[in-house]
Amino acid sequence: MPFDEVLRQSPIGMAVINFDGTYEALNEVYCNIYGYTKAQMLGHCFTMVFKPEARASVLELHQRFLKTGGILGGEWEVQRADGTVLHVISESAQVPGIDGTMRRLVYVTDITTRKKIERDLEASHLFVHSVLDALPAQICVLDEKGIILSANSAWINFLISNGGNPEILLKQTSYLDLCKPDAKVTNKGSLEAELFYEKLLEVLAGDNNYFEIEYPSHLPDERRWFIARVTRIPSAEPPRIIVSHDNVTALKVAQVELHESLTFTRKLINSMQDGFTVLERNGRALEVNPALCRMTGFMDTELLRSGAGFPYWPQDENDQLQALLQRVLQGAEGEIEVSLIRKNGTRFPANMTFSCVKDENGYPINYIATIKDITERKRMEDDVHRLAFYDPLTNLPNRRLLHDRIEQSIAAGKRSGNHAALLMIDLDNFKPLNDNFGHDVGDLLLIEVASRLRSCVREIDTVARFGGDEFVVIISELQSESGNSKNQVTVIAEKIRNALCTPYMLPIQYDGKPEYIEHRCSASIGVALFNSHNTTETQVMKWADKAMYQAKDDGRNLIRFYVAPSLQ
Ligand SMILES: Nc1nc2c(ncn2[C@@H]2O[C@H](COP(=O)(O)OP(=O)(O)OP(=O)(O)O)[C@@H](O)[C@H]2O)c(=O)[nH]1
Repeated sequence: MPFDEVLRQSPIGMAVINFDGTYEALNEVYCNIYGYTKAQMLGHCFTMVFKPEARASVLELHQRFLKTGGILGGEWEVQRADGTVLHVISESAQVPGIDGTMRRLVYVTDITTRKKIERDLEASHLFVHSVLDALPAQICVLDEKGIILSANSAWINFLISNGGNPEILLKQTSYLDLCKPDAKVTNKGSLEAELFYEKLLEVLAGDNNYFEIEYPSHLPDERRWFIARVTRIPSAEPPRIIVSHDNVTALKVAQVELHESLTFTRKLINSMQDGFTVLERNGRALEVNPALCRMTGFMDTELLRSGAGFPYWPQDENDQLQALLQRVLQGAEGEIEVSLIRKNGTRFPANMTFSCVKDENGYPINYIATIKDITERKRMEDDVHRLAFYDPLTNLPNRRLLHDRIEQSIAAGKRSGNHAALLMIDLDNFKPLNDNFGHDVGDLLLIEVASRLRSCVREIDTVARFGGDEFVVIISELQSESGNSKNQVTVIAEKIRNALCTPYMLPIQYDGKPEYIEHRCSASIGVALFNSHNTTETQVMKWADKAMYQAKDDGRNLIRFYVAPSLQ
């Protein structure tokens, strides 16, 4: 085939260039690569497709090639007619011209697209590597045999910090050699190391695509934990295995600290004397302590049952509980004294304190309640109250409470306009009983007198022990008219006098044996009838006392009235 025809039909760009560099012949493909017409190229120097600064050197290469032979080819960065840059690959051969001098036949292929792909690929590799290098996890990529193909900076640094040599990356090193249970770089000899090795073999063999394992890797002066994750990328051809190690020491330490703190908190809660519970807003208890179970009689499983809420709270006071919880949700501290109900139905007084736990956004999520059994405190309060206001022998109100009751009676009279009466009652000849049979027997008589006095009056009336063998009775709500009220009191006073005259059977010990003595006694009763006008407590007491002494003076076992001057 004539040379011109070869040029014409060639699928690759071809040109013939003489010694001084001018194109002697070229084909269409060649012209198209550079974006010129044949006419624009023929007779011109081939350096026209190079950047100006490269032209002299490429001409020199061309001429040296024609003079001395050798190889002239490779990849070039050149310019199209429109100034755009393109990459070509060329090969050259010497061919003789008609005049016998040598020409250069050059074959050119446009590789711009391939170059771009190569560049993009390189950029993508670089990107992937820089991402991997930026990750704190230690990552390396293995082939199916376990050979380390690449590793990120964290992995290399870890290798170095554990005494390894990063050059192993260049030496087709098998990861299996590094992580053998007895290898230096791993947590040598540990159970986790053996497990890791076994599992890695499975992934390399394609029997498993993923596993992760947490393992300790302590240094002499530092405790460390890692998580190893091994992933086989099945879509990769040939398959690749990614091994990553994450230092999870901080997390682990936090977990350990959290666990210790929770254990401590639980111990604290469990050792509390007071009941303690944490509830969700829907009423489900999340925590209850043994003290709460002890005081309520419910088992923890019963209290923790979904929706159980506060089963020891009295049903009829549920509204109060709901209102309290509502206040607590709004940020108030809620404290309440309530009579709680044990599982067996019995009650006990408790002091409950409520507060609520909020999440990081300030939204209330849980209630916390502490429950204090205040039975003992209440009993002590009652005792203190009793000691302060009641006579310990007869359980009757003492002088202090009597004082209040007289005040109340005067106030009630002011409101109603009714009369009231104060009876001062002193036993006659009490002393001889004490003297003959002892104080204990005298006490028995006083107790019996108290009981008889109580049985003579209504609930609303007061019977008090004034001291020694002296008692006071306040009769309230008599009629407003003084004559009528005097009649009413007379009946009651008479009833009292009779009751106290009735013989007493007092148990005594005689020669170590229980016996009874019959004792007869009487009482002198002074009555002060009063209404609210110009009356004070002291006055009323004085009047009754006076009347009582009158009764004594008149011979005992008598009732005498003191009529207030305002009523005379
Ligand atoms: N057993 C006993 N005796 C008491 C108690 N408090 C006071 N007494 C005694 O009660 C007696 C009261 O004395 P008086 O009221 O003067 O004696 P009385 O024999 O009743 O004489 P008249 O009142 O004049 O009839 C005294 O002997 C006190 O020691 C007590 O709590 N228990």
